[in-house]
Amino acid sequence: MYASSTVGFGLTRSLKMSSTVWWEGVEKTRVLIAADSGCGGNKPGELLTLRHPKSENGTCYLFNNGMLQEIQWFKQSYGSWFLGDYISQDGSLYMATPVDPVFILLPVFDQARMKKGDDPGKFRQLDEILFVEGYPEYQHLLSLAEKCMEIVCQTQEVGSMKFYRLDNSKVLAWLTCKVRSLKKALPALDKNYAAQDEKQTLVDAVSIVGEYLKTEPWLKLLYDRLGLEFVDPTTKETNTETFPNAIENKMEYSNSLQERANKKTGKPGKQTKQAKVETGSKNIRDMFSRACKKNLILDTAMELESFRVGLTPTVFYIPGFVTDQEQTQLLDHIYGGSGSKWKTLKNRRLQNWGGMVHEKGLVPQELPSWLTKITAKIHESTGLFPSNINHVLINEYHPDQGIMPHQDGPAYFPVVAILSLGSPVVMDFSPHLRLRSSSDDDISRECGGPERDNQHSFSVLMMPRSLLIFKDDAYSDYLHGISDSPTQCYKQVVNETEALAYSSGDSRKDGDNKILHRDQTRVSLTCRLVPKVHKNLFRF
Ligand SMILES: O=C(O)CCC(=O)C(=O)O
Ligand SMILES: [Fe+2]
Repeated sequence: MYASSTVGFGLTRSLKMSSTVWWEGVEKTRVLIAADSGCGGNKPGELLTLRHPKSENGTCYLFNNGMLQEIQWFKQSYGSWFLGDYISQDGSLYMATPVDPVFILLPVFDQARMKKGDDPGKFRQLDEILFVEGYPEYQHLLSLAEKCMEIVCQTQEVGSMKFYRLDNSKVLAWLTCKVRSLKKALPALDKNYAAQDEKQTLVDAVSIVGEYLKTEPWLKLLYDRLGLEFVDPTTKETNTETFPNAIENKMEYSNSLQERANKKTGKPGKQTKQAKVETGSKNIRDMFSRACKKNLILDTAMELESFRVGLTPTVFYIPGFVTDQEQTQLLDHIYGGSGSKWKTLKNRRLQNWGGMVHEKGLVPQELPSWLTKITAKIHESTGLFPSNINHVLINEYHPDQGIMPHQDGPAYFPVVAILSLGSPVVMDFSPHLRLRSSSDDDISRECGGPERDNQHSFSVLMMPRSLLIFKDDAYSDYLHGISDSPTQCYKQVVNETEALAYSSGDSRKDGDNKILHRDQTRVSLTCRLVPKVHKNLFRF
């Protein structure tokens, strides 16, 4: 019972929904605009009633070809639809937009682990987790949950059975990535965001993500993680000056379809004024207006805080630090010259920019503008360097090349920022010899030997376009290196969630086995500051 017609953009389908699924007591045709999922023919998918992740109210979602979509509701005061030779009295417009299923499944997984206090809770099987009383349609999401929940869960396999348990630190890392990518996207979506300062955009991004999160524990933990002061948005009035309200706009809207709530409370299933009052996610305009309140505090240091990874307190990993376009431009410059800049070493090629580094300081050479553009961005956005970065080493590694475990020299200020381009790679950190027990005087590790102090060693997965920063303890007390193997295991890396959440489409990762296949060249830019500069060396 579906009629379809195309209007303006995407694919419009008018859905005839039976009373049991949609609106009690009435059979109505409604118009829904949904992305054409490509391979589903004219099948519009299923409408599932699931609990809204924030309000917990029964909310209608469209599940189509493995994609979960939330539904926005727009209603003009007067209007109907002409659909072929049929008139639909209800002039509402429903619009389905993809929603990350992790948001929707988060409360279900949270509840299923039956966590008490500090106890991390129980590992459970998926079908058990997705058994939610009163909401049988969660079972439709079995295969989807299997695909996406590993990002926020610990998993255990016993024979052919797989068990899942939500992991708070993974959830927070994933949420931080969501906030970061939204913060990046907002200025391109709306010129108001482009005009405001970065801190405010971050606050706005958290607020929007917060529309899909329960305040306790997730939203509060997220604010905490980002170093923001939590302010309950529901206690503040909506800023209706920035964005016109529903009446001014002659449009009413909601994305929370309340048939379940109405059924439960015995309210008539009609589009009464009350039924339009949403309880779930707010419409996008409302979200934005609420997000615009300027009552949260942030500074660069606190922002950087949210990128901390692992237990060593001085390692930061920022995914997507440069865009695809910036990556291409940088590679064009690196490979664009005559080629004479490259110095071939035993296990890699190297370009040295900024001058010669000696034990006593730098004999400087001006950095080209394409490099100062990126070093200035690192300097300004991290706030970790006391003055401009003045030295950059560019390393090129083929898949079977690496760099031996080493410590960076004493001439540098003890902060390193490494921008990765091209192939992903795993960097290993192991404690410096002097930190290990006195009987342990094996120096093989300095020469790339296989021995590893597993208790304190850690690794970082460096995805293309990411920035890795390490400083202080991680700079002075650890050796860092990259093995020369074309396959690397990333099981033990401290930033798996951050790295993978940002690049889920990367084909070179071998999902379950956690093996990285390095099948491309990697280029890195090691950006540092040499504080002592011999300015007058060549002046007479
Ligand atoms: O290529 C990398 O990621 C590391 C380079 C490095 O450690 C160095 O240049 O000192
Ligand atoms: Fe290094």
